[in-house]
Order: sequence, then C-alpha cells, then structure tokens
Amino acid sequence: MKIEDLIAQIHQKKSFLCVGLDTDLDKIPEHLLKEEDPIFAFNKAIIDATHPYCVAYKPNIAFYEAYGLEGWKSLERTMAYLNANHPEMFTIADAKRGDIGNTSTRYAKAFFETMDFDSITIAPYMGKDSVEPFLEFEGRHTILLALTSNQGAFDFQTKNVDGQELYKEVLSVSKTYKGAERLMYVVGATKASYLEDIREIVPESFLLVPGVGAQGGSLQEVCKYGITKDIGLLVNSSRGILYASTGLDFAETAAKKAQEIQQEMQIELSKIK
Ligand SMILES: O=C(O)c1cc(=O)[nH]c(=O)n1[C@@H]1O[C@H](COP(=O)(O)O)[C@@H](O)[C@H]1O
Repeated sequence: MKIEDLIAQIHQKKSFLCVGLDTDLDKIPEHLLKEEDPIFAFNKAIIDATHPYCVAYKPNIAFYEAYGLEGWKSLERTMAYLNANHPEMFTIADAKRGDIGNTSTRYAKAFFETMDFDSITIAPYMGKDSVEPFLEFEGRHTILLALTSNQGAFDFQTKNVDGQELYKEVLSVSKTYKGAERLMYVVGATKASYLEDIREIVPESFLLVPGVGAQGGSLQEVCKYGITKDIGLLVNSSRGILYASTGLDFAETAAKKAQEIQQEMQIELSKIK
C-alpha cells in the first residue's frame, strides 16, 4: 500500500487507530472455543465490529506461532479475510524479525509475499544488511524498532553511542539505507516526551506507536509531540480493545472502545493546521 492511500484513509475515517490482533485463547470469550477455528472466529468478529474506526490491523505473530500449525492457519485465514474484505486496511506483521541478509530476504518473502502483509516490524540490532532486504519490496513498509514501550528500553536504547542515544543513532543511520523511503519506526506511547527529539531526526516518517490502553500511554501526549501535517502516526491498542468484554457482547464492546479512541483522534486531527 502507498503511504498516500494510508493518509487518505486516515482523513476519511478521522482515525489513525491500529487494532492489535493479539488473540489469546486464554482470554477470548468461552463460547468461541466451540468454533472450528476460535482464533479466526474471534478476529473476524473483531474486524467486522471495529473496521469503521481504524485504519490498520496488527496481528502479533507470537500469538499465532504459540499454537503451532493451527495458529499459522488462523493467521492465514485472518489475512485472507482482511485482504478480501478490507483491502484498504494497512496490515502490520508484528514479527520483530531481522537476520543476515540471506535470511532476512526469506522473512521478507514470508510476510510480504506468502502472507501479503503491507508491513513488518524489524529489530535494527543486526544493522544495514539485515534491514535492506526488507526495503527492496515496492509498496511494502519496514517498521524499525527505535524506542520501545517497555522498561527494558532503558537497558540499551537510551545509552550513549557516538555522542548520541542509541535510538537516535538507529533513526539517523537507517535514513541512509537504500529504500529508506519505505521505513517507518516504532516509538512506544509510554515514551511520548521523546517524540519531540525524534521528530527532529525523522520529521515526516510514519511512527507506529503502541502502548496506549493496557500499558498506560497517553494519546494526547503522543499527538502533542509526534503528530505531523500528514499525521505521521499509527497508534496501536490491543488488549484495551480486544478484551474490553469477554462476554457475548465482546465485539460490540470492542467497537465501542475503538470508537472512543477514534473520537479522541478526531479531536487531535482537527488541531492540525
Ligand atoms: O512492535 C510493537 O508493536 C510493540 C513495540 C513496543 O515497543 N511495545 C509494544 O507493546 N509493542 C506491541 O504492541 C502491542 C501492545 O499491546 P497492548 O499493550 O495490549 O495494547 C503488543 O503486540 C506488543 O508486542
């Protein structure tokens, strides 16, 4: 998908919400466990209910891999359903991959070609030749971990390297990679105040911002420091939407939660000059 199409969809829906499909059999409503594919049944109901309020879906691959072959089948069904019924949705494989070039190419094929995702999350630790194979794919996007939402982000990402913090080094060095126009970055919502500095280095890049909802990040703070004239943000919530109710009304309640966030986003969008 082209970035312009994502921006157009954001304007149309007045939303830059990404719904994280972190589907956990221990948390989904009990009545769905009788279904042949409970994970897909849950995802389909969530997608059917929330799609008017969001522009992206982000299945976290761990939640599918955890169930072996059956989990992969659920992921494939979810992607087939999304691409057939909601081709306008920006899809993110939250896989956090990255390896030597030869192996990265295989990961890229798996997620961009076989699974037909628009984008994938990548760990930058192995450097240029581990990231560039993903950037070769036209119309696909590579989302590099810059400053993550968890406490462990302070172990390495904020340490000084060559006179600047490592996450800033990731941002500035990756901008020189071949195909860098297809890069986006992950910045945790719990680190909103850092966005001011981040925008100095990547003023226009789209940022995937997880960590509102269950992890306590603030949408308003994220927008205050991170929003651009072309929005430049995809804000993710997973558990806060998916498990807002675990009863028969789970999908309806998820839609209400997604709509609440969309309405807050609409206010933020109206402030862009
Ligand atoms: O890459 C991610 O999406 C990600 C990066 C990060 O720094 N923090 C983070 O929480 N995530 C993912 O975003 C989702 C957050 O889920 P909730 O906390 O339930 O909204 C999970 O799938 C995480 O794996």
